[in-house]
Parts: sequence; C-alpha cells; structure tokens
Amino acid sequence: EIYTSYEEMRKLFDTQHEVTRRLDDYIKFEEDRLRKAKDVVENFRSFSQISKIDQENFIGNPVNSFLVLKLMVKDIQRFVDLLNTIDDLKKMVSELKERYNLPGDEDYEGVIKGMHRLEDTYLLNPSDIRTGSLSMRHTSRALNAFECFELGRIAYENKDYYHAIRWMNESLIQVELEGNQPSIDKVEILDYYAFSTAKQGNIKHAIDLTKQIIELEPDHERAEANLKYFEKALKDYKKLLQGDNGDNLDLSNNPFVFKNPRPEHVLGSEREIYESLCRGDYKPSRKQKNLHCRYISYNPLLKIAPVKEELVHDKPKIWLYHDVITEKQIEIMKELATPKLRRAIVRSPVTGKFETAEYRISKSGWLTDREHPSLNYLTKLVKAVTNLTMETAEEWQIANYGIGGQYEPHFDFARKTEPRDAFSEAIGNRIATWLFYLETPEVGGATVFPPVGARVNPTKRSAAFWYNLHPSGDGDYRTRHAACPVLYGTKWVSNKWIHMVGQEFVRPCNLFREESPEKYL
Ligand SMILES: O=C(O)CCC(=O)C(=O)O
Ligand SMILES: [Fe+2]
Repeated sequence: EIYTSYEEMRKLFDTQHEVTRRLDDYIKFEEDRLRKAKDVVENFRSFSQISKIDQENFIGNPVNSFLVLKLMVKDIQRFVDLLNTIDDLKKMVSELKERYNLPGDEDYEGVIKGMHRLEDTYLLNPSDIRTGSLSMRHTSRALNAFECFELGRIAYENKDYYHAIRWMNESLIQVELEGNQPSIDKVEILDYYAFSTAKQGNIKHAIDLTKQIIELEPDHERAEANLKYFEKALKDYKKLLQGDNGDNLDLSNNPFVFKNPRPEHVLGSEREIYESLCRGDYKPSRKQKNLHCRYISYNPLLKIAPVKEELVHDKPKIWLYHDVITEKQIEIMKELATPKLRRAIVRSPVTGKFETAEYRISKSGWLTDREHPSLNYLTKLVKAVTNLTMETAEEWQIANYGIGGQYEPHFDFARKTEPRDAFSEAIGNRIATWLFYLETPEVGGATVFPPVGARVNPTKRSAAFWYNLHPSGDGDYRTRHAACPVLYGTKWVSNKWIHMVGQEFVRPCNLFREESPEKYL
C-alpha cells in the first residue's frame, strides 16, 4: 500500500495543490466556451428580433434567407461543438491521472482500511474522528455524513460488518445534523446499516432501521421484503425460546440484544496482544531479569565513542543501542532512499500550452554500502557492536511508514516449511536483525514482540538488535515481531539483516558474545 508511506503522502498533498490549479484552469476553459455558446444564442435572439420588425421585406431579401439557414445549420452545429466537451474533460482527467500517477480505488480503500486499523489498535472513537476532535495538535475538519458513510461502505464491501456498523451509525447521526441539504440520502445509510446489523445478528435493530426506510420511502425496492424476512427470523427465535428449557439456546446470539463483535478479535489472540502492546498497556506476566544499561567499548572502533547499550528484554534478548547514528547519517540514508525529482517541459494535449511537469525517478528502498561512505561506516559499526561478520550481504533496507503504516507480525528468518529459495544458499538464513530508527513517530509505530510481550519504543538515532536464530541455527519463534501502525507523525527505519554464512569463522564464544541465547534454552 503506497499511501501508508509518509513520503508518498507528502507528495500527494503537493499533487493535490497542483491538481486544484489544473481543475481551475479547466473551468476557465469551459467558461470561455460557454461564453462563446452564449454569443451564438445572442445572435439567434437579435436576428429574430430584427426579422420581426418588418417581416415581409426581411424575408424577401435573399441575404436574409442565407443568414437564417446559416444560423439554423452552421450555428447550431457550432453550439453543439462548443458544449460537447465531455471528450476534452475525459482527456484532461486521464492526462492528470497519468502525469501525477494519481491514486485509484485500491488506494482509497487502502487508506480507509488503514483508518479502521488505527481505530482498533488505539481504541479510537469514530465520533471523535467525525467531529474532528481526535487530536488537539494535528487538526482535521469534521467529516460530513457522506464521508462517514464511505468509511462504512468500504468496510461493508469487504464484509467487515463491525466497522460498517460503527460508521453507518456515525453517518446517521451526522445526516440528522445536516438538515434539509444532506451530503447523502438518509435512506441509503439506513439500507447499508440495516443489512450490516442483521449480519451481526441484531435482527431487532435491523427491523427498526428497515421501518425507518419504509417511512421515508414507502415503495423502496427491498425494504418490505427484508422486513418480512427479519420479522420471520425474530418469530422463529421466539418460538425457539418457548419450546426450549434454555439448554440449547445460544444466548450470545440473541437477536434482541445489540452486539457488534470484532470478527478476528479473540481474547488472548496474537492480534489482541499485538494491539495492546502497541498501545503500551500490555503487562507481561513474567518479571524481567537483569535488564541493564551500560557502555560498551570492546572494539577499537567503539573505544573512541563507547556505545550506550540497553537490554530491553531478557528472553529472548533484545538490545537497544542509543545515539548510534548521527543526524547527518540519517539525512544521507533518507536522501539515498527517496526517489529523485526530474523536471520536463511537456505540451498539454488539451490546452496545447507548454507546462513544466515533475516526474519522480523511483529508486527501491534497498541500498548497498557502495552507495555512500556513511553506509559503509554504519556497517562497520554494526560489526563492531555485534561481533558478527557481514561479508555476504551489505544491503540496507529503508522503510518509511505513514499514517496507519504497519508491518504485521512476522519472523525475520525463513522457516523450514518455506520454499528452499526463501534465502539463497549463498548467504544463509537471517541470524540477526539490526534496526536503526531514523525518526521518532509522534504516536504509535513501536516495534513489538507478541509472543513474549516485548516492546521497543522507536527513538531517532537508536537501533534495536536481536538474534532470530538459536545457536543451532533453528529459528527462535519468540522473535516474532511487528511494527505497530503510526497514529501521528512519521516513522523511518533502516534495517540490516545479518545472515548465517560467514559467521562460522567468527570465534564461537564471540558468535553470540557473552550473552549467548543458548544459556536460556
Ligand atoms: O519497523 C519496525 O519496527 C520493524 C520492521 C521489521 O520488522 C522488518 O523490517 O523486518
Ligand atoms: Fe522484521
């Protein structure tokens, strides 16, 4: 999803500015044509007025006969041509889409799903989003009923009735406030709302909503049939109640009691732990031991500037190194990873005018040490701190997360069940992960480890480090981790996956330093 990247989003805001200008230009172009079309009508009017003054003599003049035919044939054609602008409009829009690589329906859907994830993860209230009172610092305007409806409709289209209900409800509240100029037809909201609530088992609620539809639109095409269907379902349930001693009845499915469960949200599930870790309100049951902070300087490179090491989790060990990358090095990394801008002068197929267009030459988020001396230096630093070799792969992967941007729980190592080529034989499995934080997200964006309840707060200039494999080479399943969605601000990270091959030449006691995870197995 492109639009979870802050950088892409920033570009889109710039583009939106530009698109506004283009649409404005197009309106001027249309106004000009409309003015010409009005002139045609003016000609018609003045000709008919003159012809009425002395009709007989007027008609007898062959020039006037020519003129009336010219009006009726040529000028009418001109009138049609002037107003038949749909092709130009389509051309203008498709040119805009192409030139600026404008987002499409999938992107729109992606952003909405991102908002739903934020709601879930950070327990946001849809009504705070609707009224624009989510944040004091990052202001947004209130949403209208149509916008709330859209947030629900996309959920509905994806059979996510949980979010559909939440947003149709907001839309309904909002549409009442909009009086007699609503941004969407109330019946349409009720239609989606009734279906979604019925899907969640709220038959009584669905009946109430459907009755409202019938009241507003007595000949609505589906409402009557739906109402009958719901009423029958309710009657069946009542019958079941009477004939039952209570043993067989699933009361959690009572159609009279409103409920809106989140489908995938099972108590104690990874999802639940992940989300509560992201919020920072997860309490691991086990006490952490020997968590420490210290300066390390066991390598000549580190002698000059000892590194502040913090052990943030003990089993498995997760370290956080503070102030290990400079602002300058961060700027270089971001710069290297950001697509370059190119300018070109092109002619608009619609207006025929020459204009400057900007293109971005995209560059993947993968960088190698050869691209800049700073990257090479940072690789040396990682080697010095971890005592691991890095002959085989010197790639840095740089990622930029924007609003809702996240990385679902995953392992950094390849599992035995995965295809053999998950990691090339030449470099081996990913023994360890080094993760630089290049930006502090304002809210959200933590790195969390659901199996062990660990959480690392991303702080600019620091780096997290952990082993993904046991000394045996088997994957350590406790290292399953995720990047929490960013609620406010932006998150930049740069990671280096350290591979197996090459490590056998490192002294075994050095391989896992003095804190070999072996001790804890
Ligand atoms: O961004 C993060 O916090 C984690 C990133 C990550 O897990 C990865 O890139 O493998
Ligand atoms: Fe990862």
